[in-house]
Amino acid sequence: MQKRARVIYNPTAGRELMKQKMIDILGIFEEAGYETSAFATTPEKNSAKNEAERAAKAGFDLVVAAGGDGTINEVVNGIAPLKYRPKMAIIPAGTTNDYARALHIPREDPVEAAKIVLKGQTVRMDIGQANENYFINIAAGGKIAELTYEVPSNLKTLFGYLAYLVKGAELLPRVRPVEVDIKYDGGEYKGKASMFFLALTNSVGGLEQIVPDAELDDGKFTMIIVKTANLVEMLHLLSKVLNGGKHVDDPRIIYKKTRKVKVLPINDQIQVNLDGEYGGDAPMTFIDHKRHIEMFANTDKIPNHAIGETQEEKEAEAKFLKGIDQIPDQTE
Ligand SMILES: Nc1ncnc2c1ncn2[C@@H]1O[C@H](COP(=O)(O)OP(=O)(O)OP(=O)(O)O)[C@@H](O)[C@H]1O
Repeated sequence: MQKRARVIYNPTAGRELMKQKMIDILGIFEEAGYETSAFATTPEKNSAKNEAERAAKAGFDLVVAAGGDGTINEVVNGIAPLKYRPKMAIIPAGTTNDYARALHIPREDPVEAAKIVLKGQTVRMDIGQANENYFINIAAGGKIAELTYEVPSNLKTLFGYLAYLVKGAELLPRVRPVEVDIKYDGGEYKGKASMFFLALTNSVGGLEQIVPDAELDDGKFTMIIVKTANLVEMLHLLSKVLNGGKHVDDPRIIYKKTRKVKVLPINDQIQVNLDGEYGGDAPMTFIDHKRHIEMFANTDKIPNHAIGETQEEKEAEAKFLKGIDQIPDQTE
């Protein structure tokens, strides 16, 4: 039977570039052997998510998320809870596109990004779950993470991630730590933290040095808890990051690989940001779903990626998920 692809695109993304190039993009998926149709998202929340879920349930072989981080995150949320999950491809538009960077997908031209499918290379990548929501790049909490909401979007478009850093430095004096209890595999941290984050890829805020050893498919988050909120110490930590990832052993942070994390607020409200958007408040349970979605990527540039899963790995995964509490039911 002919394979089918559904391209879910935000017609306003990338100054309407995505819309203008849609005919060429559809042609590329046809060339790759897919009978291809397109769905333009609407301004309503969950428009991309609902369509991705519908396409997966209708048995599409490939769902393509074409837009900014918000659109891509919604498509992941439409597919991730399902038992049958189509393959995914990403055509980035917008400003940060951290996961496009991690997958080595061209970020300037949507037609070039679509061409990744012609190579036929995929990676089975981990997906994070945070209570009932999913993310594919990063979950972050704490006052510093909250600052990213204050970056005006026109500034984001012009300067990309640099805007985050500039705005971050400007607002840093306002940062105070929150009291938190973070339980992770083999440990617990109870105390003050200015921020924590869980990364699935090594592309965080446009810097590869922050979590230099994060892998797309190892079944683990790379977790960082920043204990200090002192401005001078923070800048010192940042200089260690920029100096080749030397922050990893610094006593002012906790740097761990972990599969499951529980974040409990002690006195403060803690907002959690998922892939750059507000994703709810703690208490929150995070789970890494190992190799959960098969994603088109330029795997020539991704060392040691998983090509398939052995039966043994599948069984181990099923056993792990069975043993976890607080996971919403997987629907058909
Ligand atoms: N047809 C449409 N008309 C107007 N707005 C839309 C439409 N479709 C989606 N949107 C809005 O676009 C937003 C999602 O944008 P998306 O993440 O694709 O791009 P972006 O905001 O430019 O990217 P980034 O977040 O990376 O800067 C949502 O707020 C959604 O409501």
